[in-house]
Amino acid sequence: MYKGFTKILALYRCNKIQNVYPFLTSNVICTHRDKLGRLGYIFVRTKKHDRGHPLALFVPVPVKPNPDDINIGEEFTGRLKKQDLLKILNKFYQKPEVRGLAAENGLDDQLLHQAFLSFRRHCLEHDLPPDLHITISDILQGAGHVDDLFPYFLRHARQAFPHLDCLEDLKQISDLRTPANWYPEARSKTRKIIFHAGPTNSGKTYHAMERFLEAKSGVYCGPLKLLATEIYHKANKRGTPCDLITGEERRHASLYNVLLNEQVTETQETEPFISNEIEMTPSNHVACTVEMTSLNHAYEVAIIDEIQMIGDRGRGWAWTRAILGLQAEELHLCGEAGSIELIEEICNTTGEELEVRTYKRLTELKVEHSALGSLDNVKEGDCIVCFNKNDIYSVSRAIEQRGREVAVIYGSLPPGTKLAQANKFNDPNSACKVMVATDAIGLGINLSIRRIIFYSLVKPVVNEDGDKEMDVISISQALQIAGRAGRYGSAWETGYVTTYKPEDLATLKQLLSKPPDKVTQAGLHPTAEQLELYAYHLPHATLSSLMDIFVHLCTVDDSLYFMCNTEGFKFLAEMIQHVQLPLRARYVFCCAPINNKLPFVCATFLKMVRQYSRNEPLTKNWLCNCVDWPLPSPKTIMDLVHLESVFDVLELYLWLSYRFADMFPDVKLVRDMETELDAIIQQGIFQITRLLRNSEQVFRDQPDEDTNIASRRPLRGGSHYRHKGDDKGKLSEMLVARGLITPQMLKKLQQELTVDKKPEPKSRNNRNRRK
Ligand SMILES: Nc1ncnc2c1ncn2[C@@H]1O[C@H](COP(=O)(O)OP(=O)(O)OP(=O)(O)O)[C@@H](O)[C@H]1O
Ligand SMILES: [Mg+2]
Repeated sequence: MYKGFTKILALYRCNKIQNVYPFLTSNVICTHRDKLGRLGYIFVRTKKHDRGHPLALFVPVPVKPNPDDINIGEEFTGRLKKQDLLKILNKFYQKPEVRGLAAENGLDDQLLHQAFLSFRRHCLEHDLPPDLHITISDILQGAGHVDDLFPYFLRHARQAFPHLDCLEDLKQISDLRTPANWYPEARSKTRKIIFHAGPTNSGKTYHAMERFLEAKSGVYCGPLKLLATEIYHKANKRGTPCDLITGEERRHASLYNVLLNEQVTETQETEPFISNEIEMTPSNHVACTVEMTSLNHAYEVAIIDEIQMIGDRGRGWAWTRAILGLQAEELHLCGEAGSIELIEEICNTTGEELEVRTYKRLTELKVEHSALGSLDNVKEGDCIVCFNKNDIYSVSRAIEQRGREVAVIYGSLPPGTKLAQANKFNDPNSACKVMVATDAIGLGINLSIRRIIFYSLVKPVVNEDGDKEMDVISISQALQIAGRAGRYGSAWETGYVTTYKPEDLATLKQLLSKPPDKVTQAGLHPTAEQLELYAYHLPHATLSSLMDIFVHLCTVDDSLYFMCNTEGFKFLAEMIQHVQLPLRARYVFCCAPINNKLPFVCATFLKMVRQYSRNEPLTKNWLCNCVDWPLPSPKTIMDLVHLESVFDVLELYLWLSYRFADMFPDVKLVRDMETELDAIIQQGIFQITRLLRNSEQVFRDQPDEDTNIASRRPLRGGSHYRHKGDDKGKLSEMLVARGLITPQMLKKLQQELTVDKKPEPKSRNNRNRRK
């Protein structure tokens, strides 16, 4: 051993490459990585079964041989026989001391095994570094001990698993045990926290609102845009100027008042951005969606509505962030009593007291003794709740066939359309007395509904692994939706609830007879800063992998918190991984609220990211080109679905414009496009029956087509191309209808075919071919 060391020292002194002997420096191996730039991280996406073992996330990085190592060791100590080498390496691996030392250095059995295989392969396949060569020679000659291999092995292991150098740092960054400490401004205040607990329709939001309205400043945070819009209208009507902030929209109270003075209708009030001359002075009161809550402003009163959503697997983090971080003198939480205990415990961690005020339902809610059975039995004030769009379409069509006008609300409709439909239904003078809706109306919203009819009781839910499965709705969901019937102050003094199918009624009765599920944990989500620190330590990891590793290494106090589902984030991260972007921008893009089931939206999102990465501004012209603007009125349901996707794209543009203002310059113009499209969609919804009729006609023409309207791929460019009558054959029509080719592709194909048919002068053809 001593002999070997002197030789190495001699080499070191005679100025051979210092990196070959990193163990001679005080900073052992970690500098090695940077100077040679050899290390990279390769991470695979976790499979669900890997989640129990975080380190299964790490796969070894191939360690390249150092070109300077060639034959140097051999020159000093002679050639090593492979057999001897193998014997020594295997002996090394079998020593229990090695296992112990490895564990001390962060290598569990699984990593140790992988690292050893990599080390052995490296030793057998490449020229050994001189220091290792000499050490092995020493061991073979009895001048060294097999344990002496450990520093070399560890050096290799750290190259193969670079996280070993920074595991402690990573764990520290993702230590999420005390999220209350992330918000020092809020912690510097002692906030008065009031929990308004009670069943639906008991005046929880109303009482919190009263306090909000009389305060000098306030913020309302709600789960839905529609609900934030309701509060925005209520506050402004009551004379408290209030702005509206959702992910895509900043609507100022000054605009509301201007529009009010111009005596416009409430429907038109949803389009205030047409006027952009007015000076935008932020009001002291704001209504926003909870994700948009600003933690930088101090308010006298803050309301966090539907606080039980803190336990939502996807969005719960936004409620946690709001409750821990809002700078308010008074914090009003409204929601189900099932989350009181959790909130109490969270308040213990912030050292604040919780006052609980309980409320009783203001009107009676009766479960009917029989199911609806048939749509013939639909009455004035009924709202049929469906959990998928196909049911929405078929139910609304069937009701209109019975001569009743229907209002339709579902999640992907533009806000203006939703509001117009809600107003049409609420208006006592309107002929529309029946509503068909999804659970987009389920939380907090006040509509003039007499009876809720559950068309079905199963809905797709995201389970803990992030997979979607069909399940019976939760007690809380059943109570929330049923609670829309017989709202206090509406035309109906008593609310009723039933199911469409007789066989569902018993289940519904059971669901409604129980108290809402207890919420025991609050959601958390990594912040941009935390992921940035991760990226600093693991510079070659993809953002999706960083998120995976973060989720697996993080420490969460699971008596209070859980890590929210990150599948949506990772989906986008993987989609844009190949596009060059700074990490912060990449993170923001991955937070975009996108329905990843919509291929058109995803494809346009990717185009936006590419354009951004090229540093080319995303102008209105560019966007119009992407979405084939202008768009005609829908003729079929597929057209409508496509228009909704285009609306999502415009929303996405606006959402991004608030994060990357320089690159998305045409906010006002895109807003105008949105307003125009909202009106087109609104018209489509008003004529939904006609669209359904037309769609059925298309289906009849394509008998082998899937009859599920909503599951059909939305057609880019819409079906209007099919109605032009310029398509020659049925095959082309069918290909477009099935979304296999776009109308643009078809047009090009037709042009190409026409060109091919035309006999061209020989010389020109040749010229073309040369090109
Ligand atoms: N004391 C009151 N005076 C006048 N109107 C009231 C009063 N309390 C409640 N309301 C009205 O009753 C309706 C239901 O009240 P609110 O929305 O506050 O119920 P909630 O308990 O928050 O219901 P949910 O759980 O569904 O959100 C609202 O239209 C509200 O304005
Ligand atoms: Mg409420």
